[in-house]
Amino acid sequence: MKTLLIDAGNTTIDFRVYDSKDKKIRKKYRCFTYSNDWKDAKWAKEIIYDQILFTSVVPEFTEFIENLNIDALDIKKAEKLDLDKLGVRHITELGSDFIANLHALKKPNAIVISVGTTTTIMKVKDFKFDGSIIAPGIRISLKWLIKSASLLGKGDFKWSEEMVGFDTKTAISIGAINGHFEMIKGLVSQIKISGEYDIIITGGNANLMETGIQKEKWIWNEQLIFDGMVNLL
Ligand SMILES: Nc1ncnc2c1ncn2[C@@H]1O[C@H](COP(=O)(O)OP(=O)(O)O)[C@@H](O)[C@H]1O
Ligand SMILES: CC(C)(COP(=O)(O)O)[C@@H](O)C(=O)NCCC(=O)O
Repeated sequence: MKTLLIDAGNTTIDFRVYDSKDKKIRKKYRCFTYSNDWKDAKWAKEIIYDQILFTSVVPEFTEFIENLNIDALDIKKAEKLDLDKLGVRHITELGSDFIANLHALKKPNAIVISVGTTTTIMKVKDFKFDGSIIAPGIRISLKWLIKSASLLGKGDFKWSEEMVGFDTKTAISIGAINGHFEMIKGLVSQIKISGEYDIIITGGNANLMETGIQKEKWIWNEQLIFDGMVNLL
């Protein structure tokens, strides 16, 4: 049985395929949410899938897929979804991405960090939602920094091993990338977790902070949201 899994986020829409035979999730196609690429709905016309499951935090995408009148299930309407078990009072309280990520967890206590358009930190206790933090994402911060200061230009900003920069590009790299990582670390330590907590990081911008993630020994799961979706099938 093949399932088309779709994760519609504010920056990208990511299509993957889950095959129940070998239980693997394979990458298929990813496009920018602001592009019109997904609107041709080519993916919806492929008949090789037995079902389509999606998670969306983009109302335009949700509306679009609903109007296609195809058999595509929103995880918010999945039969297996048990809000009491997740500690959520109402489905509107939490984004679909949080709900899918909650279903991906193997251990009861975790901090789930998602670095996409926004940077979200979710605390999970006994498999239940135990609060979250939402901050502007790395790319948003960088974009507005560059837009707001006339002399700053676009660049290939990346993780830096320097403490301070002696050129503008390095200085911005430290501020935007290393600084973002330090912000996450600070917020995680502010949560004051006691006992055993897995710290899991996911999202399209995690690769920018790979060095820090490895230093902290956080678990990096690039397909966390899809793992959660599969558990809702
Ligand atoms: N194939 C890809 N296409 C576009 N962006 C990608 C791709 N792979 C990684 N990215 C990165 O992912 C970031 C967006 O992260 P993502 O987790 O998709 O955010 P969201 O869930 O908010 O849409 C982009 O800024 C880009 O740097
Ligand atoms: C916090 C988010 C913007 C994160 O989205 P992302 O950065 O992954 O695109 C998303 O989970 C969201 O829109 N939450 C609010 C859901 C709601 O209030 O209905």
